[in-house]
Amino acid sequence: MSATLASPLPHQASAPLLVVAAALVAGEGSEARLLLQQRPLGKHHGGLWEFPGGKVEPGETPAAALARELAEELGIAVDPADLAPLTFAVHEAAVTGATSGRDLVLLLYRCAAWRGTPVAEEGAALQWVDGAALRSLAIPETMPPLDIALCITAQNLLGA
Ligand SMILES: Nc1nc2c([nH]c(=O)n2[C@H]2C[C@H](O)[C@@H](COP(=O)(O)OP(=O)(O)OP(=O)(O)O)O2)c(=O)[nH]1
Repeated sequence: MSATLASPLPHQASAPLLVVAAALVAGEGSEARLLLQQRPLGKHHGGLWEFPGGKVEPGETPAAALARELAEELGIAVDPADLAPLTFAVHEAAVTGATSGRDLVLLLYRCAAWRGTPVAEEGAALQWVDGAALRSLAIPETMPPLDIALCITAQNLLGA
């Protein structure tokens, strides 16, 4: 006998958009810094500072997608095995009234090993931030909402 189950996601037909991002950490202790990238003007959240990354494409693992995005956006080579899951944030379209109507899950990985020097390959600006700078940027005027949520945990990678 079969039963008809109610959809667990009644407000949307498609699966959540999966986005991956990296907390690239250089240095240790009070010298530790995280890399932030400014989204190009004209894009969604243009001009705001985010953890570098992007969308997972069909057939990719999240870690492989992140390694690809870091190569494309920053010109660095990262072994997916060096990406350690750190935290995640969820944007529920039904709650926030997002225009896309699609939920979004943003996975943050810690990355402390890469080859090459990060350079903004797509014309975006970069900055290395310490804990105080990260705290001051983690506001809606300067950072997209999910990245702000990720900062709560990312902060732990930096000195006080
Ligand atoms: N990082 C981040 N991305 C967000 C948030 N909210 C939200 O809708 N997004 C969207 C913007 C983008 O569509 C997507 C991130 O993927 P991406 O960085 O590859 O986006 P993009 O605009 O460069 O896309 P594309 O040109 O490659 O198609 O997630 C948020 O709070 N933080």
